[in-house]
Amino acid sequence: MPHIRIATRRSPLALWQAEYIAAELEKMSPDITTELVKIVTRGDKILDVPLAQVGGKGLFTKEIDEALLDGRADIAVHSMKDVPTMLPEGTSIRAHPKREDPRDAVATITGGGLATLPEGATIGTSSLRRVAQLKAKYPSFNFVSVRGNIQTRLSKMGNEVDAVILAAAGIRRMGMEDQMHEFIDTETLLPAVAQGTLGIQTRDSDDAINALVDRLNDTDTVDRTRAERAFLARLEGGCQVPIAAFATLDGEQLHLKGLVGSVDGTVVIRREISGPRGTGAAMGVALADEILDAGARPILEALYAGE
Ligand SMILES: NCc1[nH]cc(CCC(=O)O)c1CC(=O)O
Repeated sequence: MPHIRIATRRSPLALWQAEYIAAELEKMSPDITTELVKIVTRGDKILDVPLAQVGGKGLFTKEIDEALLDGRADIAVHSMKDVPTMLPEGTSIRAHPKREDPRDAVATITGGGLATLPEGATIGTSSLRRVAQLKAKYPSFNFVSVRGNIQTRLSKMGNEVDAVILAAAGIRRMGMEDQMHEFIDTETLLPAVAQGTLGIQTRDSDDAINALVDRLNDTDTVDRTRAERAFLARLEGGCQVPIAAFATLDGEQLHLKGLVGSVDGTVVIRREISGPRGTGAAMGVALADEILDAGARPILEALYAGE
C-alpha cells in the first residue's frame, strides 16, 4: 500500500499538474495514497530578471532533484518544457502522460488575434523563441519581458502590455481558455520542445514506484518527446536560446520540425525530417546537425560565450 510523496513547485499550474498525477495514481488502486511536497525553486524566487538573462540550467528543477535524491519525495511532476536535457545521476524522467495542446495562446486588448493589434503594439513574453518567430510576421511590435506565473502575466494585459502570449496547455489546465483570443498555429509559431507535455521523474532504484509510474505513459507522447528532446540536447539549448521543435505522428511515421533563431529575430533557420517513429532520438540529432551546419553554430556560440 504505497504512500507516494509528490514533489512540485507551488504555482497554481504546478499544483494542478501534481494533483492531476496524484489522482491518476490513486485511480490505480484503493491502496495508493498521495501527498504533495511543495518546493520553491530558484526560478520561482528570481522574478525581476528576464528568463533569458537569469542563466543556469535547471532553474526550476534543481531543488526538486534534491528532494528526490534526499528521499523527501518519491516522484516529481514537471512541465517538460522546463526540464534540462541532463538530469542528476540516479533519477530519470520515467513517464509522459498524453500531451496537452502544444500551441501558444494570446490574450489581447482588442479581443482579437495578434493581427488586430495596431502598429507598434507592446507584446508581453519572456520567450526568445516566441520573439524570434513573431518578429518576422509582426515587425512593428515591441516585445517586452513579463515574468511570474500565468495569472500574474495575464494580469499585465491592458496596463503594461497590449497582449500576452502564454502556453495553451497551462491556460487550458487552469480553465482560462475563455480569456484567450487566439491560439497560434504551430506553423506560425513552432512550440518549445515538449510544450504541453508533463514528465514524471523518479529514482532509478525505486522499482515499486517505477512499476506504477510506467503505467501513466502515453506511447505517442513518449515518441514525440524523445525526438524533440534529442534535438534540444544536441543543441545544448536552455531557455536562453531561441530554439523550437515539434514532432507529430502519422501512423508509424514521425515528422520533426525544428528551428534555431538569433536573439534579435533577424535569422531563423528551419529544417524538418521524417522517419520511423522508433528512431526519434537519431532524427532529433540529425535535424540539429543539419541546422547547425546551415548556420546555427555561430549563433549558439555567440550566445553561450556571452553567458
Ligand atoms: N516556462 C513556464 C511554463 N512551463 C510550462 C508552461 C506551460 C505548460 C506546458 O507547456 O506544459 C509554462 C507557462 C508558459 O510558458 O506560458
